[in-house]
Amino acid sequence: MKRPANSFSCVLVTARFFDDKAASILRTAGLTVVTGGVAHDAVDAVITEDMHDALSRCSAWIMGMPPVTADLLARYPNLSVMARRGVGYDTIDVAAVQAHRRLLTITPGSNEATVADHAVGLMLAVGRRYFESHRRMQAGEHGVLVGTELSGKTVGLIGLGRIARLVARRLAGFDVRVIAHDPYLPDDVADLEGVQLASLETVLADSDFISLHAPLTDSTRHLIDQDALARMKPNAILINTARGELVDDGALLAALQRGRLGGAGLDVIGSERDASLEAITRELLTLPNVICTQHTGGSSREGLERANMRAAQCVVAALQGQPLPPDAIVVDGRSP
Ligand SMILES: NC(=O)C1=CN([C@@H]2O[C@H](COP(=O)(O)OP(=O)(O)OC[C@H]3O[C@@H](n4cnc5c(N)ncnc54)[C@H](OP(=O)(O)O)[C@@H]3O)[C@@H](O)[C@H]2O)C=CC1
Ligand SMILES: O=C(O)C(=O)CO
Repeated sequence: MKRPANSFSCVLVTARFFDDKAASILRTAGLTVVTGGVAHDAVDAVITEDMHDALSRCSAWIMGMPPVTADLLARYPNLSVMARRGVGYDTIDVAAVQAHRRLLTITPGSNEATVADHAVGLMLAVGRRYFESHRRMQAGEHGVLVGTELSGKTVGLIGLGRIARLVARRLAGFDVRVIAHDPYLPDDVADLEGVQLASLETVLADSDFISLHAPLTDSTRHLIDQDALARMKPNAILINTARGELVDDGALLAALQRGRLGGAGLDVIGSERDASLEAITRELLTLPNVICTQHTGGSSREGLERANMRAAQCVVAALQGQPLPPDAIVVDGRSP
């Protein structure tokens, strides 16, 4: 790791796949870029000596999804700007960011299209049994598998924010009915992309495909539990590109093993951040009607490039005292 010239011109970047174009936005603004510490993006990460050095000196940090706690903020008082390269900020103690008078930004408008593509891709992949068919071909079998088409079905979205609306826009070409549950939508929301709003009960009971697009909060943790799974149609397909913790993986496994669900497409899974769930993940991966991807829903070249640029622009604007896009600010505790 290169040492920064001085604390106030230094930006630590631990977000993986941070590219030269984004780095040059920082350098052009006179900032020194310190890269490294990718391991810190892992949940059980340890702050290495190099990371400690950089966090002590730098005034901004462009990050993937490390845990940011009150202790960490107290330890590194120079760190005034936390720029999350991405949109979900559930690993960050937002109240502590406010209390320690720091700024937290995200990059809305960067990876929504990528995640929406992924969610629709998983609907098709699970519904039409792509991977099972692929594995059978690998085993030299030329039999035919029967899948489910999207056409004529009801797709239920839980959370109707940026990603879900793009999912709805993509589904407009598939001749489906799209319903959504989102208790926090403002009354004056302008464009619902043809989506019919519904209660959670209706979404669970009426949907052939259910796609999760709500953030991880206290009220969404294990939103899809044993009870919710029991309310779904027996052939329903669950898609999760939001956060693994929205689903009780043990209950999901049990429902799938009992044939109580049509299948699942999971880009995110509980064991990503809770090693005690690894055995359940391994069991889920043995099921023919489950497809898992490695939290790659937001990871297209284009999405990452946009997110990197936006994170860099936020840091430059914040350090230069320029205005930031309002939707990029999660919390700004810097001003009284
Ligand atoms: N797989 C991947 O790589 C990626 C995953 N994500 C995940 O997707 C999530 C959604 O992203 P995005 O669409 O951009 O976020 P948005 O904030 O635009 O949309 C989320 C919506 O869900 C609403 N919501 C909050 N709580 C509930 C609830 N209990 N039930 C239903 N809806 C609820 C939110 O309301 P309110 O605004 O009031 O909170 C908001 O309207 C992110 O939080 C992140 O966790 C995001 C990008 C990449
Ligand atoms: O943007 C997000 O929230 C992701 O999960 C991908 O980084």
